[in-house]
Amino acid sequence: MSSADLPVVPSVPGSVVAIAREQDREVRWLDQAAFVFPDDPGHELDYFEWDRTFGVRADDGELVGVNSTYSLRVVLPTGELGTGTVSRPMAGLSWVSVHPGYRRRGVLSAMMRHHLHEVHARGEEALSGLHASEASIYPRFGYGLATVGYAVSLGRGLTLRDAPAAPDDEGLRVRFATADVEAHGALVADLYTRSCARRPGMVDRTAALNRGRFRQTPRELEKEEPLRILVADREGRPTGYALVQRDMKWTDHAPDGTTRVLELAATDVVTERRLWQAVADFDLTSATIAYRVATDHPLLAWLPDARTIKPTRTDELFLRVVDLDRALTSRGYAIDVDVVLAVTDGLCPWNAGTWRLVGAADGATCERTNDAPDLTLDVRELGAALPGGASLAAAGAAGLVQEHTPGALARLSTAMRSAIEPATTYGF
Ligand SMILES: CC(=O)SCCNC(=O)CCNC(=O)[C@H](O)C(C)(C)COP(=O)(O)OP(=O)(O)OC[C@H]1O[C@@H](n2cnc3c(N)ncnc32)[C@H](O)[C@@H]1OP(=O)(O)O
Repeated sequence: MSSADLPVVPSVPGSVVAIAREQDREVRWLDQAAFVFPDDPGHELDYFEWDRTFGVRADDGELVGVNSTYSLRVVLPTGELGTGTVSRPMAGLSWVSVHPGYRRRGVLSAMMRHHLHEVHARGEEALSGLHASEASIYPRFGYGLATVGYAVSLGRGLTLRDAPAAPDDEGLRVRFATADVEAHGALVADLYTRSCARRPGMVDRTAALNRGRFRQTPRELEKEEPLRILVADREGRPTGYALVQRDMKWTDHAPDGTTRVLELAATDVVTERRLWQAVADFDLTSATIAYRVATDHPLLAWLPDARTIKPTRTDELFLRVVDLDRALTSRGYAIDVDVVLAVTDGLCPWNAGTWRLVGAADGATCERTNDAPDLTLDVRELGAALPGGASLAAAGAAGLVQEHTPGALARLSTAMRSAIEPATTYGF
């Protein structure tokens, strides 16, 4: 039986089917109905991978559920003491929508089971990742919260603490332009990918999604500023960029605009510092807001009083181990570890059971074993810990990991940690 033929749970009013590009109007209608937003004919789904788009059709043929998967990459820690990074394939689940008239009848559950079996059958990605609209939806399907971020609000103009290892660079120029996919698409794709390598948890995107970053429909352009870009370069060699949009308003006859930082990527810390100073210093603005800022981002260390930017914690990447052995061997470990794990997995039975993980800085092996387990835990905890932020020791302190061999939990927890906190600055 192929994964596409998997039976759906009995209560579901229909079955999981492939969705073709020609059915995009139905997909859009369903998405608008589920996510509550108006139709915008200019918004084309040209970044969809239609061979990875599935839905549930009710017995009368109506499309009552849809989801689409992107072929993404996620950055994981590796190397001695968790100081390196490695980029691995990740199935990025998105556009999950269920018809409001068919809620809570198992449509999502059927689609999730299909998605996980499909990714397993393809064998290309050992991981599935997503951003959740509501944080309580996906843990039941084995997803763990792997990265968190801060939403921040900066005042006009930044006074930053001196950073001897990130001095001002007179040779670094920052230029302002209207962002244009023809002029800047390749530059953004290249710099974004290079910036991803600087931090675990980062998600790299397809060429189509990179182009989508520049998309503004005619209807959107009637209401908002065209997307602008700041490009930093040294002697013509680009080292970073920021995509921004400003909203202008006047309060009591005084300018009171806001700059939104949609994406800021840099290949070195000097460029990063200069770009943050630039985005926070547009004329006629009084605030700059940014989302998905790493919880140990340099900004927090540079600002004399980080309290002023009102960091608000947001959940970002939920990660699901689809193939346990390939997932755990796709990264290196900060310290040597040799541990037997008893893993529970309600949806992917090929993961459940007892595994011996032997990890070192440059790689790992993970094989089935009959040895007695050192730790018992759910697959969800492993997904959360994989990019090196969520601490397994903390999960243990919360009663989510059972330790049978004293010291095994602390050792694995330390081995999985990254030297810096993971973050996911791109939402998909
Ligand atoms: C990756 C992404 O795209 S995130 C976007 C998700 N989509 C949205 O938020 C759009 C609006 N909402 C919807 O389309 C739907 O309500 C969905 C997709 C959230 C849920 O679809 P449904 O078909 O109703 O879910 P289903 O019936 O399979 O429910 C499975 C379980 O999840 C629970 N659940 C479903 N939605 C939610 C929710 N929003 N919050 C908490 N629990 C939920 C159900 O109660 C059920 O629990 P049970 O097994 O204990 O009974």
